[in-house]
Amino acid sequence: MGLVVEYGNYIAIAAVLTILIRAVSGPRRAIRRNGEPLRKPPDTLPLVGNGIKFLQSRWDLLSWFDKCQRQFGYETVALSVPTLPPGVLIHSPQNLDFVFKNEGLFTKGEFVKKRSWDLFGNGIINADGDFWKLQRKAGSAFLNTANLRVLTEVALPQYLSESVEELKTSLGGGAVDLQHVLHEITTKLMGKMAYNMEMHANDDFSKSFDFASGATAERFQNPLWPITELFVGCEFRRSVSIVKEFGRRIVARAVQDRGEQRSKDGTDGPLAKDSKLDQISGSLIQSLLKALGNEQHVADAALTYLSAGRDTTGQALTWTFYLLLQHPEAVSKIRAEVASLLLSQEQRQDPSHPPPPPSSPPSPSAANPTDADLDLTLFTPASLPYTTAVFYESLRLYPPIPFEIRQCQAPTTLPDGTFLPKGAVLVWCLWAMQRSKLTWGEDADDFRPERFVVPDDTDSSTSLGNGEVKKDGEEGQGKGKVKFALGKSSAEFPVFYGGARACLGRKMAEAIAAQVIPAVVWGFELEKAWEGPMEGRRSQTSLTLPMEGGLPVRVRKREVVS
Ligand code: HEM
Repeated sequence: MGLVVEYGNYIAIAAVLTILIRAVSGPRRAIRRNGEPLRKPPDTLPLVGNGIKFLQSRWDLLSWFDKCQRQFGYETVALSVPTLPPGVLIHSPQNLDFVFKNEGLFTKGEFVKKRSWDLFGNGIINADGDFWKLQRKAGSAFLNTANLRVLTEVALPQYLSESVEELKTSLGGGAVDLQHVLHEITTKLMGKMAYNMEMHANDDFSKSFDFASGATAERFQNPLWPITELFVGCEFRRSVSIVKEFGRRIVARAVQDRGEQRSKDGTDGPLAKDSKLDQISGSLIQSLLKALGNEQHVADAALTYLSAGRDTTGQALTWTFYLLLQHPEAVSKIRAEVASLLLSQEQRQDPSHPPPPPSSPPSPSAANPTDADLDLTLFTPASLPYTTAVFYESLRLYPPIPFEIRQCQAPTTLPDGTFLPKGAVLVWCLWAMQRSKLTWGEDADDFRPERFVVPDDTDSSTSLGNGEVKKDGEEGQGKGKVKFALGKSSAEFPVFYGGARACLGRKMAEAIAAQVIPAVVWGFELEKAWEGPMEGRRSQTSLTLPMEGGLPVRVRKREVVS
């Protein structure tokens, strides 16, 4: 992208193309609010509009979106990029709610599909209408309660323990890329559960997918991508072909599994296998095969699910640990919450063990981090509300899908009175909206997980956290049981999208976070292992939010608290 920016002649070409396209397409009904043109964002230029902004790195683009949000509040502003349909940048939850409730009106449209077609084809992210419904149904079957139980009770503890063992081998040694470790967990999980394939974060497919994702994301910022790719698209085309080949292998494997099953008992049901995990392995691809039939469509769908589930979750956890490196007080609270949970578990197993007085610290035995047989299945979003709040606060500040684009399928008027002609492009930036002081208050820029917990008056035995909560404006003064409370609508906090197309994997992501965060925080001390300031990490251009250069940390064994 940096190279592209230097090519001023692109801008000239873009300007000429704009004029030509306008001349060819004739007058259009303009975007208006109450008859007036919309205000323009900062740094809008004549002719090229916001085109140059979009040519910057995506990290800089996110900052620019944030600047717009700070300047305009909830106001909708005009976006213009040469060669592209007219557009708006929306900020208000009311407008976004309207979009979520009218998903047939605001679709990905040609604008998005054209750019992501090579990578995702007919996959769920690109699909509309009946084809989308079929894929969604197959995905819902895969993410059902029974499969999620196998995830939390069998698959995740197994893969997480493997990664914890790997971290132990690096104790006291050189830097470890924590992003890679986390990516490995989500890759193995999705590979096995969804496709019955053994997959790893550093295999050829994964690397090619990362590259193709970055190049696809650049298409959304560079209006001249079809020309640029003629010259520099070789690596992209090579990556896409590796990805597609892998998609075909996933499908071939699924067809083979199905054949084996049929010859065994004449059904398409799950193979009779020993472990719970084996029984559900490949259930996504089998559901897709049944629902879609066409093997190319199944391959597209499978690859899209992989990106949706694996990358988002691995990256969300990476940013969570990045924030925890900066907030040792949150680390202490997570440990206290885990200690409290383990202690209560001890008491449940041995009722003769007297409960400690309410304000006393957790017992040494429960707080012993060397405990090798830590039961990871105890760690759930319900049993660890503060930890879950930490995850959500990280998702707020670092949303794995940082902005969204939709295209208007018919002329319409948004709740704030903005008129949009057919074909208009609608953009919202989660990165910016989730930092809005209007929605989140004056401390919107601060990392404060406490915003997602409230006192738990129900005295439920499953809600055992003892994180400190704000009571009557006294931060950290009140101690007691808390429960997780999102407290925001999907339009205010759109990290998992909203309406009919809301994320299908939210529960899966929460369940993974509720085990991975405490397992790492409980057993290890992490410290930054990169040059430069603590706050210096940024994201590379991608469809999601990978950390550029990974998250290098040094790992030490956690000291025993007594
Ligand atoms: C922290 C983790 C995650 C975040 C932040 C997240 C966020 C999102 C967002 C914003 C969308 C809308 C994307 C769009 O259409 O442009 C989405 C859709 C989707 N997500 Fe997630 N997701 C996460 C994890 C997962 C997981 C673990 C899965 C499971 C495989 C999953 C499956 C899906 C699917 C299938 C869709 C498409 C839904 C549809 O179009 O009907 N996601 N997700």
